[in-house]
Amino acid sequence: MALPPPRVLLASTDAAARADAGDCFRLRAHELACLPHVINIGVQKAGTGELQTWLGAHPRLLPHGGEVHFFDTLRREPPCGRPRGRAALRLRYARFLWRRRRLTAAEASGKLLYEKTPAYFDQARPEVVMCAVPSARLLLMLRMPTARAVSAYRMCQRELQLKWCRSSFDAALARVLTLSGNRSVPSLRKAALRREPHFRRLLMMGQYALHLRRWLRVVPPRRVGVVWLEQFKYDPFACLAAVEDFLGLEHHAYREMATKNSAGLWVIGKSKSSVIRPPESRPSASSIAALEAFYSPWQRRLKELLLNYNLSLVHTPAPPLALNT
Ligand SMILES: Nc1ncnc2c1ncn2[C@@H]1O[C@H](COP(=O)(O)OS(=O)(=O)O)[C@@H](OP(=O)(O)O)[C@H]1O
Repeated sequence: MALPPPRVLLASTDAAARADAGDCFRLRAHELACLPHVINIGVQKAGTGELQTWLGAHPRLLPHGGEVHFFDTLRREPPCGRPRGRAALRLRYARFLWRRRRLTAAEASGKLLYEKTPAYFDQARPEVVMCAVPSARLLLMLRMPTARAVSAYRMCQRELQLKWCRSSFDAALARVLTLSGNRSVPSLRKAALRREPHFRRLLMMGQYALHLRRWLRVVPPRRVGVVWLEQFKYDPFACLAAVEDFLGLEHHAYREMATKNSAGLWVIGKSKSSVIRPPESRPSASSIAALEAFYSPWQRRLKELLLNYNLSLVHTPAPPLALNT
């Protein structure tokens, strides 16, 4: 089914107070700034960049490109209880999204507008996102939390080279994770974590159920769709078809344009995953086991949420929720 042309509203408080996902504001003669229909809210290192590349090849989808970081960097809570507050937030968001490249009516017409910021999952306030775009659909890409944590730490070491990720993953983990008393599940050392806020965030991001619950308090579950990187790796075509169904898009001929790169991964055009990286040190088996034990209660809770709210877009292969402990 073709999307109707977007509603083009005046960039005024009255109009913006009525705006919703997919609506556009007229800024100058032919320039528009639009609110997205879809937001990919996370998570980091779960393939959101790759998914955006694939979706960007769909003729009916217009990705913003890059990462937007609007909701995770808002300094003050917008006054969403009031129409003026809602209007101001919507105008600000649309302008911020398209600040480098304004849209024309022809570009936006018939397109599903898409933005992705994986930091939203744990850093944005769902109430504020829903205040800006009440009927938006949210895509969530997950990855086994231990693999995600290791990948995020490696990216910090390789690309960002920040102070907080200088030590080995094993050493960093040993500083903050403890097996105390007669507990079988390791817990986080609060005092150590206070000194390591970045590593704390990296670890807590994998407590997916904790964050997902916050979103489900304000977003109707039918508007949330979850896909896993492990499923994407196994069969990107099935994942894309499931995402297209969720977004109401017709199936695009991805098989005709995808190629396999030297790492054996299906890609569209250039992919970061095609860059050959030097071998990286692996965390020890005991660190992996400790992390898996740490995440296992959260994976159990996540499994319940996914089932109870029917959030999984892909069922074959099943979401990788196996509990090792
Ligand atoms: N085509 C394809 N197929 C399967 N898997 C792929 C593909 N492209 C990227 N990847 C994997 O995605 C991981 C990076 O995820 P993100 O794009 O979300 O990373 S980022 O947060 O934007 O940096 C990254 O994980 P790591 O290798 O652990 O870094 C990639 O292996």
